[in-house]
Amino acid sequence: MKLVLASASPRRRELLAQLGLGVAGFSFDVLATDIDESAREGELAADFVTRLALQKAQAGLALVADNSAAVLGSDTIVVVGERVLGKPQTAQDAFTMLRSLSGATHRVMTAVALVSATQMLQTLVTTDVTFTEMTDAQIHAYIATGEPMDKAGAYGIQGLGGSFVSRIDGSYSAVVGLPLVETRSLLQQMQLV
Ligand SMILES: Cc1cn([C@H]2C[C@H](O)[C@@H](COP(=O)(O)OP(=O)(O)OP(=O)(O)O)O2)c(=O)[nH]c1=O
Repeated sequence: MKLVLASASPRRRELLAQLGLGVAGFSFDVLATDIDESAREGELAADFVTRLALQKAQAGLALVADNSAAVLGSDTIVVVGERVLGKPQTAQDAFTMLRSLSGATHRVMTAVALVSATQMLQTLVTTDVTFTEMTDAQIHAYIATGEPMDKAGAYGIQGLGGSFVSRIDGSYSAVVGLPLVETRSLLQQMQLV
């Protein structure tokens, strides 16, 4: 069965490639999908992120139009209290997000969906991430690097943002964009690894 990653994220591509270790002939195609990423009225964070991962995978499956393909979609959100933070639209947005993360613990939710013509598998991984206190000057300097702008919650734990993380409780790879252990389990269920 052919594996397709429905993602424009270079981080997800790198993470998925890690799962090929020791798997003869492991390879996958990459395909970007374009879905509406807005939340529905009253939709819970867990339902929202799960739906988006599934929609990305299904949109990918429709695009490949290959009955023998399995398509993987994923979505990551940052949740502060009840508020869902996606990617910042502006630098001001990024500032507001990072201020709300400073000196506090938030949840990062990453959902993964693996779909084929006949099967649909899903997983949701939640990780608690604690930030140290950030000064306004540190936040401005971080935003000026450009790193926050394409990332949920306006930070990248794998980059400069990692210096503000004092504690993580859960899956590091899920925070970066693809939970490796849980994704391997989905791939195993479809005999892809
Ligand atoms: C919290 C956090 C998020 N992120 C990234 C992961 C995701 O790529 C991004 C959240 O946006 P997503 O909408 O989940 O993904 P994407 O638009 O980058 O890629 P695609 O939809 O095509 O698969 O934020 C990090 O890289 N590091 C982090 O520490």
